[in-house]
Amino acid sequence: MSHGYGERVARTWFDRRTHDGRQWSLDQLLEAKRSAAQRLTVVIPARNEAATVGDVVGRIHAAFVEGSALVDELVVIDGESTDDTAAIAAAAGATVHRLTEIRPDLGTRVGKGEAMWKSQFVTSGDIVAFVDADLTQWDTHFVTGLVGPLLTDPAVALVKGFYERPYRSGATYEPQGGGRVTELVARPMLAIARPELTQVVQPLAGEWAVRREVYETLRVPIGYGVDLAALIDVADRLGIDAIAQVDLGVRAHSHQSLHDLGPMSVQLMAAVLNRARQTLDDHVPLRQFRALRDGYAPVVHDVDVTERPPAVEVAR
Ligand SMILES: O=c1ccn([C@@H]2O[C@H](COP(=O)(O)OP(=O)(O)O[C@H]3O[C@H](CO)[C@@H](O)[C@H](O)[C@H]3O)[C@@H](O)[C@H]2O)c(=O)[nH]1
Ligand SMILES: O=C(O)[C@H](O)COP(=O)(O)O
Repeated sequence: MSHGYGERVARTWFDRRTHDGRQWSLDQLLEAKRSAAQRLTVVIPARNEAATVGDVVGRIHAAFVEGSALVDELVVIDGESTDDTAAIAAAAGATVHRLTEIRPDLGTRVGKGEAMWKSQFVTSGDIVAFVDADLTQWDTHFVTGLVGPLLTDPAVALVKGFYERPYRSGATYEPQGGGRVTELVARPMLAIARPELTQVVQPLAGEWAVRREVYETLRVPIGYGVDLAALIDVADRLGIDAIAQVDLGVRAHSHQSLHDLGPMSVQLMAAVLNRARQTLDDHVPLRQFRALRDGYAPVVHDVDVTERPPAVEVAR
């Protein structure tokens, strides 16, 4: 696919499949859920998130398990935490499964993707929404926003959340500085290999939802490549029109150190390269987004990735 074609496809997709995550009321979704006879599962992968998992589980439980019938299963997959994550999540209302106890016959690998893959063996909802456990700034409309397109449009198979991402370092606060791996790895990789997906505003968002019947047919990387892999695989399998994205406002989470983001980056690049099937163009349009008061401004850099031939092959 040439980049010009990918760009056009991406632009058309953005206009058609980008939604405001608050556009669906709870009543609307409950009605859509009833008439489509869909059951909803929320899965929260968590490893050592004692500080935040109680808030994430507790608020989703209060709004959609206790307060309404939107969520049928609220599950935390505890990835071998050494803190009180499991007990806190259970007290807040989640059904907690320890990763090692799910289908032990399949062996256990450590990673976020492993938790999400194994969650399929202990849940049964027709729609599965994933939410990270380390959120510090978020709200329960994350859940309604993610399931909105799936409950109201049968053509949609996967929904990605997007948001502004503040970055906090001690007392210093950077309104839009978060998402270092997104900016330095995910976006460039997509720009090179998958231009049709470059209008996905937050390709690494941990908040996304998918139809079980689709997800269960996909390969799942055991680590952080899980989110990007699902995006690419659904686009390949069903076309990008089966993907929607919803604006969820602002999201903040706990930050990993730069060093910890190295392995994450490797997992992401591996997920893309494992799915690569094209030769590179000389120029790669890299799209970035600046948040404005009333939307987002894309900024496109034309990155030169031309390669020189070996010097011995150059005529002297
Ligand atoms: O072995 C692990 C590692 C992480 N997690 C959980 O997965 C979620 C996200 O992990 P985190 O380490 O906080 O990742 P981030 O630094 O937040 O990474 C961002 O970028 C990743 C790469 O795409 C995405 O997978 C994440 O969802 C996204 O938030 C959290 O609830 C973790 O507790 C596990 O369950 N098991
Ligand atoms: O999504 C990302 O890019 C990584 O998780 C890093 O995010 P951060 O820069 O907000 O810590």
